Amino acid sequence: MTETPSPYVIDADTLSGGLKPIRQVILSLGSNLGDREANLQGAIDALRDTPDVVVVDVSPVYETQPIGGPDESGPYLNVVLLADSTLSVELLLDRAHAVEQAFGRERSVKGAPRTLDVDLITYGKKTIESEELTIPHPRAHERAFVLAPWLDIEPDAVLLGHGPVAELLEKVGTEGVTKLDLELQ
Ligand SMILES: Nc1ncnc2c1ncn2[C@@H]1O[C@H](COP(=O)(O)OP(=O)(O)OP(=O)(O)O)[C@@H](O)[C@H]1O
Ligand SMILES: Nc1nc2c(c(=O)[nH]1)N=C(CO)CN2
Repeated sequence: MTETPSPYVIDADTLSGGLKPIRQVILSLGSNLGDREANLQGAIDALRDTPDVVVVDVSPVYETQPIGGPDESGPYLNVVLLADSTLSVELLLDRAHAVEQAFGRERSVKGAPRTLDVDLITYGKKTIESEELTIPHPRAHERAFVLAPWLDIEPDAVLLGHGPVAELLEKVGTEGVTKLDLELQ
C-alpha cells in the first residue's frame, strides 16, 4: 500500500528552508560629539536601509548628562528604536558597528565622547553571554537614557531578567534626562 502524504502535516524541512524567526529588537543610539542630531538621524536612516531590518518606532529625543567618561564629556542626545529583524544577532552587531564607523566613531578610551554609539539592548527573548556580546545589554537596567525613551514607545515593556521598564525607571529616576521637543524619523 502506498501512503499519500497528508496535506495537513507541516514539513519541518520546508519550514526551516530559508525562513528565519522575526525578533523584536531594541536599540539604543547616543551621540555627544559633532552634529548630534544629524548623527542620530543618519544612524536611523542607515538602520532603515539595512536589509532584513524594519524600524517600527523611534522614541522622542532626550538630552542626557553623560554617565562615566572623561570630565570634559558633553551631554548626549539619546533615542531608542524598536525594530523587527530576521538578522542573526551577530550580523546585527556587525551592522551596528559599521554604522558607528560610517559616522566617524573612534574607539579610544572607554566612555570617551563619541559621534555615535549603537547598543543592542534586547534581541527577542534571547539571553546571550559571549566574548563580543551580552544580551540583554548588561547596563540597560540602570540607564535612564535607555529606559525613559524605551518606555515612551513601549509603555508595557519588560527587560528580560530585570522586570518592567516603568519600575526600573522609577528606581533609577530621571535626573539628568530631559525629553526634547524633537522627533526624528
Ligand atoms: N549588547 C551589546 N550591545 C553593543 N555592544 C556590546 C553589547 N554587548 C557587548 N558588546 C561589546 O561591547 C564592546 C564595546 O562597545 P562600546 O565601545 O560601544 O562600549 P561603550 O559604549 O563605551 O560602553 P557600554 O558598553 O557601557 O555602552 C563592543 O565592541 C561589543 O562587542
Ligand atoms: N548620557 C549618556 N551617557 C552615556 C552614554 C549615552 O548614550 N548617554 N553611553 C555610554 C556608553 O555607551 C556611556 N554614557
